[in-house]
This record gives sequence, C-alpha cells and structure tokens, in this order.
Amino acid sequence: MKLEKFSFAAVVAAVAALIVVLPTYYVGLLALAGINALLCMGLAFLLAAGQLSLGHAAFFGVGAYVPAILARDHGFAPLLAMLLGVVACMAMAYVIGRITLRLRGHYLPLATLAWGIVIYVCFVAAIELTGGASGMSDIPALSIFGLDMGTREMSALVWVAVGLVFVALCRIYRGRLGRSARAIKASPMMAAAFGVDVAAVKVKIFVLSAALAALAGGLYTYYMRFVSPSSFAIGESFNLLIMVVLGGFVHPLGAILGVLAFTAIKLGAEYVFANLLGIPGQMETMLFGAILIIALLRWPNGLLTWFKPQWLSAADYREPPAPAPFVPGAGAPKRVLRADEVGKRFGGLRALNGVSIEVPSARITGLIGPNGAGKSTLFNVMTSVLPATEGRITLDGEPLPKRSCDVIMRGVARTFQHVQLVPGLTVLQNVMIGGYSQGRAGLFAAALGLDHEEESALAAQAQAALAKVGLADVALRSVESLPLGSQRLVEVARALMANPDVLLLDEPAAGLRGPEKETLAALMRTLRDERGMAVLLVEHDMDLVMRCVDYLFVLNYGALLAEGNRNEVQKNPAVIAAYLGGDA
Ligand SMILES: Nc1ncnc2c1ncn2[C@@H]1O[C@H](COP(=O)(O)OP(=O)(O)OP(=O)(O)O)[C@@H](O)[C@H]1O
Repeated sequence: MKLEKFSFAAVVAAVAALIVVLPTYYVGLLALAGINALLCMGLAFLLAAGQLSLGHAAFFGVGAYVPAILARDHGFAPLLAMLLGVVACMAMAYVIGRITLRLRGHYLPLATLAWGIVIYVCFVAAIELTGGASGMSDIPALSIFGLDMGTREMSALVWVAVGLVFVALCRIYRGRLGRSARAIKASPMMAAAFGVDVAAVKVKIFVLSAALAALAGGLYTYYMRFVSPSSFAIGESFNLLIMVVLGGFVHPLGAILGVLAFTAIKLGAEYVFANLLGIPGQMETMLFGAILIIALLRWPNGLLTWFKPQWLSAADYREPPAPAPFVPGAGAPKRVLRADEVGKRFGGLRALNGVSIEVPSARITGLIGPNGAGKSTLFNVMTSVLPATEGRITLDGEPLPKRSCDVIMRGVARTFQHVQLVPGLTVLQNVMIGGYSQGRAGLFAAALGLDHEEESALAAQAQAALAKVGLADVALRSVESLPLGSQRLVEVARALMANPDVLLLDEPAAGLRGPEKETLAALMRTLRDERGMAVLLVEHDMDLVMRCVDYLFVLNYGALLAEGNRNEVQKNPAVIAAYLGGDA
C-alpha cells in the first residue's frame, strides 16, 4: 500500500477513535494539533522549495481575524467569512511574494520577519477593528447543515481538513510542481535550465502556503471563538519552524510528525518541570532549543530521516516503470546554435573575447582548452545562464531567448560542470525534472490526482533515458547514493528527457570509469547518427574527445586559438604548445 494511503487510513482511524473516546480537554488539544499541522504542511512546502518564512503566523492571524470580524461584526455566514479570509491571505501573499521572493540569502527571511512584526502590531493597534491586545470574543460558532460545531465536531472537521490537505500535498510533492520546488532548492540555475520559471513557481508555493495558514486561522477562530494577537506573535512563527524542522519537510508527513512530536514533548516537559520538579516558568523552551540543535546535527531530514527516499518521492513505483520505446528522430529538424563574436567580462576580467563557434545538427562538436580558458563561461552564455557582454547567440539565425527557462523550449538542453542533482529524490525523479517543459499539469491537476497519465508517461521516458546511459537498474535508488561518475550520467539522462535537438555536455566524463566512458561515447554517436542531434562536448579527457568529436574548437585565455577536425587540431603547433603538451 502506498505510504500516503496507509498513513491516511491510520491517522483517520486513530484520530476518529480519539475524538470519540478522549475527554474534551484532550480533544481540544487534538484540534489545536490539527490546526498546527495545516500551518506546518504549508510552511514545509515552502521550505522544500528553499524559502524560509519567519513571519508565517501573520497569515495565520489574518486568516483568523478576517472571519472573526466579518462573521461577528458584519453578519457574514461563518463559512463564507472563512473563505474570504483565505482569499485575502492569498492576495497578500501574492503581493508580498512578488516583492520578496526575488530577494536572496538572508533578505527573504528578514523581509518575512518584518511582515510578521508589522501584522502583529496592526492586530494590537487596530483596536476598533480587532479589539486590540484584549482580542475578540463572542465569535459565532461555525454551523454546517444546521449543526453547531462544538469541540468534538470542530476537532473532527480540522482533521478532515488535515487529511484532505495531506493527500493533496503528497500528490503535489510527487508531481511536476513538487519536483520543480525541490529543484529550485537544490539549484535555481539548474531548475531554470529545464524550463522552470523560478520566480513564478516560488510565488505559487508562497501563495499556497499562505492559503493553508489562512485555512488554519479560520478553523482556529471557530474552534476557540476568541482571537487575540498573542496567538499570532513572532514567537508562534518560530514554534512552527521548530515543528517543521523537527518533522522534516521533504514530505508532508514530516509536518504532521513534527507537530505531534512538538506537542508531546511540550506537554511532557511541562508536566515534568512543573509537577515533578516543581520548576515554574517555560523551561520547556530550553528543552526545545536543545532538541532542535541535536535534530539539526544528527537528522537533517528530521523525523523523516527514517523513511526511505523512494517511499517519499516515488511511491507510485515499487518497481522501475517500463521504459518508453525509443523513437529515433528521423527527420529531426536541422538546428544550428551559434556564438558570433561573443565577449564576456566579469568586472575587469575578460573571460571571453570575440569568440565565434558553431554547433550544427548531426555533429559532435568539441570545445577544449586549458583551465580558465573560458569554456564554461561560453557554455553558460550559450544557454542564457549568463548574458553576453558583446556579440550574439543565435539558434537557427534567431536570437536565443534571454531567460534560461525559455531556452529549453527551443530544444537546447545541458548538463553542468559541477553536478547539480536534487538530493533526497530518487534517480528516476531527478531524471523526470528534465521533462518539466513537456508537462502541463499544474497545482490543481496534481492535487486532484489528474496528472497520473502525464506522470506515468514521464516516468516511462525517464526510465528509457536512464537505460540509454546504462543506469536503468538504479532508477529507484536515492541519487546521492550513486558514485560521482554515475551522477554525471544521471545528468545526461535528465538532459535527454527534454528531448533536445541541441545537447550541451559540460565535462560529462569527469569521474567516469572506463566502461562508463564507453557508454557515454556510444550514446553521443547514437544521438548524432540516429537522432541527428547537435552535441557540444566540453571535456578535459583528450582520449574521449579525440575518439568522439567530429569538429573541435580550442579556447585559450578567452579567445579562439584554433578550430578544425581532430587531425588538424592535434597537429596545430599553437594548440600543442598551449594545451596538448609537447614542443611546438
Ligand atoms: N562568475 C564569475 N565571476 C568572476 N569570474 C569568473 C566567473 N566565472 C568564471 N570566471 C573567470 O572567468 C575565467 C574563465 O572561467 P571558466 O570557468 O569559463 O573557464 P574554464 O575553461 O571552464 O575552466 P575549467 O576547465 O577549469 O572549468 C576564469 O578566469 C574564471 O576565474
């Protein structure tokens, strides 16, 4: 049984039983844990995409205050008021996301921290609207089909919401959006190279997590029927972060585990410190600090450390999927990627100076040169990862798109000099990232499970791409468990997933053993001969280069030193002196 179905059934059964049999006090605790689980699942998805929000309690607060004000003071139906709270939060998150998610490094957490503080101050200061520090009481009860929701009913409703959100998020994590989120966290540059519009995906995930926080806020309002600013202070944002880190954020299950562990530790510590040791005050805070440090050091994936990656990331596949049949691209369009008089400066350093090269279809083009010659810079300029300072990059005579996420749509795929895979995902899932531009499934399709067909087709293609690089039998292994050479081949398979007409390989043979190099060389020839692919190979392994390439460009100090076929270049005195070694 799939992990999420099993977890779902187990949690539903356990929670239903607990809600029926437990005393009201504990049922209330369960409701609060469920509300925190909703908050943490949204926050965890944000963290999975590499975004850190220190002000998430603010969305929780807005989601709580909007229905409180609308239902109590303006006579709105409670459910409608709650819905409007969610919409308001999503709109706020969209605006904040558009502004702050472009920030990098420490700026995003600081911006969200500032947002959390501002909203908290507004809750306290807007006395007319919110009741100020004393809060709002007498909030009407939620009533569904004429049934007034008491503690047990609210607790059941909260956990129904947790169950539905959990299932939807499991699907989203595993699908196209989830993979792109994980890719963004691992390397925004790599994600963009496979067609992910990084800024748009970040905003989408931020809005989703704000919507979940607002939903939690609405449920909190109708459960407590009282709201005050202290529930949404900055300290609450930090508690939520502790729960998420404790549970782990590579799967929605981590958020639920984190909340349950946090609640159990908090209650246990309160009991031990206050009742057994007679120590007053919030001593459990210190305990949380210690637990968090230990957890971060020993279990970077939190409580999810004990779950295998294939359970968490590819639960559909207990066995590798059947590979899609290879269709040789007979009549594949003739393409030519050109750099014309390209220059690139980094401040005062001229990394490229008037370089012109051509990468046409049905040819393996080599690009060699000593360390620091400018090969990777040219590679990055030719895939729009870096803008050229001078000159033009064209594909079939048309300028290459300026955003690297649009380049893949034109049939140009690449690998990276330093391996850029997504740790925690299986090999298969990593390769499926390469198919992002071919997919269409969005957030709702994934949440409703409507992306199944598309995902199955992508998985079959990914398995076929893995077979081409000789890694079909490790599809379900965690990618970081592979040796470096195999990881490079996974990168090649990921690039093949995009079904490119032009393939740029940046030092693919570094770390490969003899047989693996043979596989790579044979693959490049197959792609050239059967698919008519244009291949650009940047490589230091001269043996591989001289066996494979049809035409060579040699760079030195950012300028073209020589070009020609293998024999011409091998005999060129300038190349021998500068690079191949020996006397000119
Ligand atoms: N982002 C950057 N900022 C500043 N300088 C850079 C940057 N990227 C590359 N350089 C410089 O540009 C020059 C060319 O570097 P590049 O990495 O393109 O060389 P390379 O031929 O790929 O070398 P290697 O074979 O060692 O990878 C080097 O002097 C390098 O230090």
